[in-house]
Amino acid sequence: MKYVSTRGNAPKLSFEEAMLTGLARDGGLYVPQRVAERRPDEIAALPGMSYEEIAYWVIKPFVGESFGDDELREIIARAYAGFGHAARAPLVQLGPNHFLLELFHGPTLAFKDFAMQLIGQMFQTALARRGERICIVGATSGDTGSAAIEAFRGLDNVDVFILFPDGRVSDVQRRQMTTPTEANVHALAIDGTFDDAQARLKDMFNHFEFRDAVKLAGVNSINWARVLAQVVYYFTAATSLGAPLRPVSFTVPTGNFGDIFAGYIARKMGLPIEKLVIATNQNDILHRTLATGAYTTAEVVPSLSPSMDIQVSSNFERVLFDAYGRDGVTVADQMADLARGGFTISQGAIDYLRAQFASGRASEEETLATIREIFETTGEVLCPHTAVGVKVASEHLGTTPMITLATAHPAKFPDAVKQASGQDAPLPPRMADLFDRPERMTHVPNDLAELEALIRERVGA
Ligand SMILES: Cc1ncc(COP(=O)(O)O)c(C=O)c1O
Ligand SMILES: N[C@@H](CCOP(=O)(O)O)C(=O)O
Repeated sequence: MKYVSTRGNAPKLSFEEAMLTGLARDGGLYVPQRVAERRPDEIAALPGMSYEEIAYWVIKPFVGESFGDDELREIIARAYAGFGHAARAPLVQLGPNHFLLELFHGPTLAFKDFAMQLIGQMFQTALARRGERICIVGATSGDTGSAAIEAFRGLDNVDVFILFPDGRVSDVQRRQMTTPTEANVHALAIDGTFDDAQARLKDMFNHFEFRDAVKLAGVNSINWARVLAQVVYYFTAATSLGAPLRPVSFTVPTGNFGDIFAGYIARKMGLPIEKLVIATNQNDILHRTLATGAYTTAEVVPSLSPSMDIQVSSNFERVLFDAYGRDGVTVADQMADLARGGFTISQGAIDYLRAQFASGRASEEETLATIREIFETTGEVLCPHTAVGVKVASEHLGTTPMITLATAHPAKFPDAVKQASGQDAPLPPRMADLFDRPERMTHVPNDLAELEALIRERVGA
């Protein structure tokens, strides 16, 4: 299995090479040359298997020779051993034909743990074999950062630098990043928005002298391995509700487009997904793009669901690559236009995207009203991102079971939960002293040269 860049001008890589490389050297994102399709009878055999067995079944065809069979099984077992629910990703019923897929039982209480715990194990195995040391730099709007720190803290062959937008993540999210004491963890509060942090990260990847000097690696969904790990729970959820005999639909609270892109891959592999619904908050660029055919960035407006406060949605490039018939030159042109404020999608490409995705948005008032209503009618306490999903899903309910991804634990956003429902959202006992732990972070301007200088100094490169 080889991986190709969405901009068509970078070397083809193996799974392990693509995982360790992060952003392609032409600025594009790696995708599999071909998606491994599975037959309905193979999918029909999944119910009753453990999460780990299904993970192996989904992931193995994509890794090729990068990990041996037993090695991959051990990696998967270690990745999910620390999750707080035996099912790893349990389904709960919210209403007639509407289900929540709880993705917040991992160590940092957000869906990011599913992928980050797995790639943490994959990186360790690959780096130990190669005898290499790397420098991970990540950009976060709140959840990727803490999940990455949790997966890589204390390792001797990895430094992990996380850029988060100063003042634009919740207090719990910030403390999850700033309270770990390990010397290899570096929390950097950057001026600006998540888009600025992600742009500087991509600038670092595109600055080859720096990239090679520090041995830069990425664990954002830039990294295909992150997306792949997220494909698994689409299979576990759908098959436990009757797939492949009965199709299902998914609604996905969306920002950087990684999670919903994993659903798109699951469908390409053969999972019968009727609707894949993009749910956005007031930063609704993806919803507007599907409606108008123009991807035009606007100012990021802080919301109750801060992890989705994104305008430049990185993985949209991956689906655009398919929408343009895998024409990397056109994708590269459109991405150059994006840097100038936006681009118009061709008629053929937008038709493709509209056939693949539906979309909707939830305002701030609707997010609060959904948290309140769901608490009052079911007793479930939703995080604000999940509430965006539930609100948008409610506009797409039909005879097909709808599964909304519950992407974070409400305890990460206690203020929004309290405001909406009057309820407290306590942290689990293992994190109960989070607000007593000392914080450690460095404030940095939104400036590439300063960021690179700081990272070089800390890693001695
Ligand atoms: C809680 C939560 N929900 C939803 C999202 C959006 O996911 P994605 O960026 O994969 O679209 C994020 C950020 O990734 C998140 O942290
Ligand atoms: N919402 C994310 C943004 C980064 O997304 P990623 O999936 O590309 O890592 C976050 O919480 O940081």
